[in-house]
Amino acid sequence: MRIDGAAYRTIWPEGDGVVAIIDQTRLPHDFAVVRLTGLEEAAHAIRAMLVRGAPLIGAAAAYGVALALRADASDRGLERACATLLATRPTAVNLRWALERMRGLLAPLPEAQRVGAAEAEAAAIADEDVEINRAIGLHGAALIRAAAERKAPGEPVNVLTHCNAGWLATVDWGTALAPVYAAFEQGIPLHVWVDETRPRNQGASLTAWELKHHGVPHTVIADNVGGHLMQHGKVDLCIVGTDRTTATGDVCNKIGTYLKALAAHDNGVPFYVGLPSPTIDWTIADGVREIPIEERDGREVSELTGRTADGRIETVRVTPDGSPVANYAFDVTPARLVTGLITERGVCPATRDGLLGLFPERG
Ligand SMILES: CSC[C@H]1O[C@H](OP(=O)(O)O)[C@H](O)[C@@H]1O
Repeated sequence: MRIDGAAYRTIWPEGDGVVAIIDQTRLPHDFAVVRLTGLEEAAHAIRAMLVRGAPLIGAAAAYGVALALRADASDRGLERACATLLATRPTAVNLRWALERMRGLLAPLPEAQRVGAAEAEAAAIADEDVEINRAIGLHGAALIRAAAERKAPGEPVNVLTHCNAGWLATVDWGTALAPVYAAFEQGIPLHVWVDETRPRNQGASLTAWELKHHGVPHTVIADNVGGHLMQHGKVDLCIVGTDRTTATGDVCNKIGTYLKALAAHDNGVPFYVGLPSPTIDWTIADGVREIPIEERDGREVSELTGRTADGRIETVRVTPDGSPVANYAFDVTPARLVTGLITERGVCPATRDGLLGLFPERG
């Protein structure tokens, strides 16, 4: 996507064992590029959420393997790289998918061929992500267009989204926001309600930043406002991302997504999920019971970081000293609350048959 007129992806190779990323922990106040040169730096970037979002985590892990093999292309080096990167975050299935794809390609190769093959495969994963998301955008834009046709001419379609499933969560285009960008480019009047998404504020810090730079009308709201807006007819559809969707259509996404889905269901608001196929976990059926939910450092809840009036970046504590804090990073929305899954192959019901109809090779 474009930042001040310049085209960017979230991650890109610079050659000679350097991979560049946008440091998302510095947004929205500072735009900083960090250069990764080895396994530990790549693992830290994922673990500390300099890069985040299921598809981007997968791409970053793939590039992390390539960087690791420059230092040690042995079987042991490959296994250590995959184990180190897999351990960074437990929920987004793209991480496991990307590492299994890299290991499957590289393990049979002679050591001398592994670095070049790894760099090429990581680039292929990144390029594929862009095309998958572009397709999700076009399929999802049709849903926004249909919503527009049910409204008075020129009246904007109000889309509610949670967390950041925009181009910053992927290599480019995004998943939940790809339909928004595609519809916006098609001239469909729209507006986005942006859930701030406590505690990491990916909505307030990242989604709002993306939409502002792209010129998409939007309003940042507290996480608890969405139900009220739906009760008053101010939300035409919800589109969210996912970190892992089961073979039966249960959707794991940022904490709070389930509560939005409940409000949408109660108010008859369509609830869609932008779902690239690498985010489907075909091995599980019951998301609530089988998807590992990441628990992160409680300081993400007890502290807030922002810019002071005189431009300094400060962190302050918002809970009493000594109060225990729980920080569950994801929840699971049962398929029964999901109107449809927007994949790169089209939109389908959140059911096993719906997914197999688009991905028959998985039957
Ligand atoms: C397109 S995946 C976006 C997905 O990832 C986010 O989680 P995190 O920022 O912790 O990596 C969130 O669940 C988004 O919906």
